[in-house]
Amino acid sequence: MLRWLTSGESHGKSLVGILEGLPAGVRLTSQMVQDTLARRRLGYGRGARMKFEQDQVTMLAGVRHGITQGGPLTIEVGNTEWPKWEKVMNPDPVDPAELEGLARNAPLTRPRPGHADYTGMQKYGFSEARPVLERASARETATRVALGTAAQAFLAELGIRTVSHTTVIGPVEVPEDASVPHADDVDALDADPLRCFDAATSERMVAEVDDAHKAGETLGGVVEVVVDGLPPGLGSYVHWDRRLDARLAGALMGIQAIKAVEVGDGFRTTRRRGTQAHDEIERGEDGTLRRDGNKAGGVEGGMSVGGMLRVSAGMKPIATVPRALRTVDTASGEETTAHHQRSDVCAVPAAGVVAEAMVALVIAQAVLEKFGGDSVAEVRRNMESYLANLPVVGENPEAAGSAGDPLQAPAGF
Ligand SMILES: Cc1cc2nc3c(=O)[nH]c(=O)nc-3n(C[C@H](O)[C@H](O)[C@H](O)COP(=O)(O)O)c2cc1C
Ligand SMILES: C=C(O[C@@H]1CC(C(=O)O)=C[C@@H](OP(=O)(O)O)[C@H]1O)C(=O)O
Repeated sequence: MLRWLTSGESHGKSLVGILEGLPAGVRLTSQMVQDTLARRRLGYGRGARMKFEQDQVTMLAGVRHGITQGGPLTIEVGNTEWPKWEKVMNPDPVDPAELEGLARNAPLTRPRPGHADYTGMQKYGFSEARPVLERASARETATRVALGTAAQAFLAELGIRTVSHTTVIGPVEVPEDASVPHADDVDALDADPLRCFDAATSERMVAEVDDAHKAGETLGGVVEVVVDGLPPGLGSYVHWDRRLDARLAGALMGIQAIKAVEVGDGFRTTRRRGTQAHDEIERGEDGTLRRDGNKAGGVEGGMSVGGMLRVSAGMKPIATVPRALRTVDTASGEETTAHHQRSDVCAVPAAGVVAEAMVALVIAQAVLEKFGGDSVAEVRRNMESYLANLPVVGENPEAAGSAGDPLQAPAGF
């Protein structure tokens, strides 16, 4: 079972991620993790913090000479800004005199609507929001991206590749018939200011971010994650918590500010009639069965159909709005506006990189469940054997309708 945990605060010394259950033999280096983390900092509309703060990657365990060893992978993402926060965020008690007058230590008693501040204070019994926002902050997603790099490297060994792109920023969206990018397009996507695959739409998105920035506003949007090279049958229809779509939705909803998840054409499909809603099954030239489209997003009955998977995540506008929202000061009880120092205007492109990581982790988990194996070679062997023994269409038509022998590979479709 592949499982993962993250730890750390937004302005803490470092964040740590642990990935347990990754097979031995995955090629993974600190540079690969550093490169993916750099991708998470990209994107038009991110705040100043993304420029002056750096992620310092240290692989603490689980990898030797660039190859995973099968033990828990532990990655530390150090924060170069730590010296400025060392007193405010020190794990050990600090002499109150040293904290006196420090602006960074001022109690945050004007909770932001749309952020975790106020409910977090109620829930954990804090008199101000600092301890809440330190852990609620999406800075934590750096660890998910670090662990996701390992999951992506594992999947790449099996020919499964993941990429994400931005499809909506505020009211601007890519046309319905725009082409869908694949993993080979990642450099072009990362070079685009919004990580949008459609150049004309990207220009309109940039203008929208500029406009929002000028107006003291923030923006949300939608990212789509595309996975290529999947075998059929990851996940299962037999139980709700084994459904691949449910697991992907949970993982994507677990990203800060994600408020909607769509598998394939999702909501668009709900408005179609049945004959227009599904991917029909047809026989390819080589005799294998294939779908005539990908409206379902590559998941049916909670299982990967095989080939491409598409899943989208919708992000709400950033809660720390420069034109601050109404709130109540929890110290004085007076009506006021929410605290705001700086913030991203739009972090949708970064959320795409995080979504890619979460999807890769879930898919890697499903691959290991289906095929097992302690080394990449063993997982690959198991997967190849499964693929080579898939029932052959039309080879034994009289078997159709029979329950079959569960201990034998079924002979017919
Ligand atoms: C990549 C990324 C960057 C974010 N940057 C900010 C930000 O600068 N300011 C902010 O208020 N929220 C930001 N958020 C969203 C908050 O973390 C999130 O709204 C908050 O934790 C409350 O959780 P919820 O929106 O899921 O309810 C960001 C989210 C992501 C994924
Ligand atoms: C630090 C990151 O994102 C932060 C996520 C975040 C939030 O509230 O989620 C708020 C901002 O931080 P601050 O309020 O300190 O300016 C973002 O910069 C990061 O992604 O590495």
